Amino acid sequence: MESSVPVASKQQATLSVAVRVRPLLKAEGSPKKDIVRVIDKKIVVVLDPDETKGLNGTVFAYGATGSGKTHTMVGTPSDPGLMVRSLAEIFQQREALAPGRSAEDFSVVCSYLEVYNEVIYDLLLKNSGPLELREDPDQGVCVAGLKRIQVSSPEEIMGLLEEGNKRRKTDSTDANATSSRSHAVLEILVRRVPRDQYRAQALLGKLSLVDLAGSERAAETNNVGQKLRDGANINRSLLALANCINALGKNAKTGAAYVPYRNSKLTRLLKDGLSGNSRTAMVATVAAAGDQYYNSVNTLKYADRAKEIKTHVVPNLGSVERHISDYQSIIDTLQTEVQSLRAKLAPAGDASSGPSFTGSPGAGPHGAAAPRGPGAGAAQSPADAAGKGGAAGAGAGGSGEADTLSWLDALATEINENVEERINLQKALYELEDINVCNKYELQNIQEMLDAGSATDAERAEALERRAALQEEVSGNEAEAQCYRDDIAANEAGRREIQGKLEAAIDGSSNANFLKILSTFRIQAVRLQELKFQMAVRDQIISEQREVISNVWRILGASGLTREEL
Ligand SMILES: Nc1ncnc2c1ncn2[C@@H]1O[C@H](COP(=O)(O)OP(=O)(O)OP(=O)(O)O)[C@@H](O)[C@H]1O
Repeated sequence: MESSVPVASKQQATLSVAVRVRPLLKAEGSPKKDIVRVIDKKIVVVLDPDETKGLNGTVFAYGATGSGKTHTMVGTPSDPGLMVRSLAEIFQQREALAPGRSAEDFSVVCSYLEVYNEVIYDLLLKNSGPLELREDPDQGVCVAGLKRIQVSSPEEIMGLLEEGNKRRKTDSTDANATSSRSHAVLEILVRRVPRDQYRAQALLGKLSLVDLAGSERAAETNNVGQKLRDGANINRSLLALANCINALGKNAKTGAAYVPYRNSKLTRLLKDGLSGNSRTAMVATVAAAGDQYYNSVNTLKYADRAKEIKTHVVPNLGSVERHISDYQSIIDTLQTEVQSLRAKLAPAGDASSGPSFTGSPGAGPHGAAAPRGPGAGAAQSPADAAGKGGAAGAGAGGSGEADTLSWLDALATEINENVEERINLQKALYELEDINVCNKYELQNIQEMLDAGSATDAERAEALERRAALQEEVSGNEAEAQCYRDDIAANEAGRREIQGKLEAAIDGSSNANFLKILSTFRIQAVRLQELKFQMAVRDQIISEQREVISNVWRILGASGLTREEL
């Protein structure tokens, strides 16, 4: 039917759409959780209430001895500090976000450590020995063997803190009657599994609360002996922290300073909090007393520099996790297929209903147990055991299907062992290479100092001694690194062999599809693990390259050439 309105006179009009956001009502719970934001009166953003956690946070108190750091971070039972208040807030949020959820779905776990004279001790243990600091591709910097306690109330943590603080090294100095001689770090890990999500997508939040030891000038404290040595160590790690703050402050402005995290345990522990994936706050404490003039001004100067530092906060459920959840869903689908195939194979007595292999899993051609481990000792495939290709269709029936499954299980174990071994070898290699990058950087600095010719005889002698020790360490590390490289090559050869056996078994089988599905399932699971590792290594390499590049710029910059000439 023709329109009665001439086409030329038709007008197009878009629908006007308005959004009105109703504010929260009283009945909508306390604390209220407003998840809708209106930006520039144009954009409406609805925040996902399940993705508001999963970040890292660091709070550290920085200031001279006696200025109030412990008071701020730890406090007293009648006037609790940030450590207890933060936990109280976490438990309050837990009730608001996930009322009535089990500890498995929402857990709060704490650890409490101290760094004293460059050694880490567990404050939650009665007689803690020294603990080792490690860099884990998944978790970042972590302390091996540190006790972690699941807590369910702020009162519980106050008890733990009191207990831990009694173990903490304190002493009376002229500047403070109970001066902390160690740096204390309370780490709170919050893990939440969002509803209706894969468990792999748990949100992980980490809050590190740090009570630093007080910086002091020897002249002010009148310390001698052990106290003086403690003071020197405290000052050394605080100096390392101050140097990192300086370099990071410069980096934010010019992007060209080397950040010496490795110079102390404290800075290695705080690395993420200072520049990595963390929302960070520094509480600068200053005393009002007139004789603290120098200290107060100094603290405020560092606070001013720290303002420039930029961190890069991303939720701990990042892109790696997204990839991982994709793999997780592939694995889940494959698992369902595997289960339905297993169910079809269940009446194993019927020789005509399933794959027909002879030979038993893990047994050699003559029935002897095959040696374990990747490479020559790889699980004997059912096809191999009967002579390649001869197995297919030549069923002895009965246990054939079970043999196939057991053989695949044995092979899967070998693949996992092989991957795990390679990951460990590569981790060890990266660590050694990383240490040597730092050693070489230090050697370069020593050489520059020696070449400058301005050092005193004593300084020169000390530098020469350090240079010799570093050179020895560098060549020892290089030899060890070569051993790791050889082991990695052997591991890769073993992996190729396992892969070859798997492919040969699939080719020689009348049930190629069944085997393919099973092996794909195994391989996807292994890829998931490898992907995690590769992403962690990539991040590590990027950050190391950044350090190297900024070093190069610094050294070239010192040559006096302009940026264009460089
Ligand atoms: N804001 C404050 N209000 C009242 N008293 C405070 C405050 N801050 C600190 N104090 C008191 O000052 C004294 C020194 O404080 P605190 O022990 O916290 O200092 P600190 O910076 O941790 O020292 P150190 O580095 O030597 O361990 C304590 O007696 C503490 O109770």
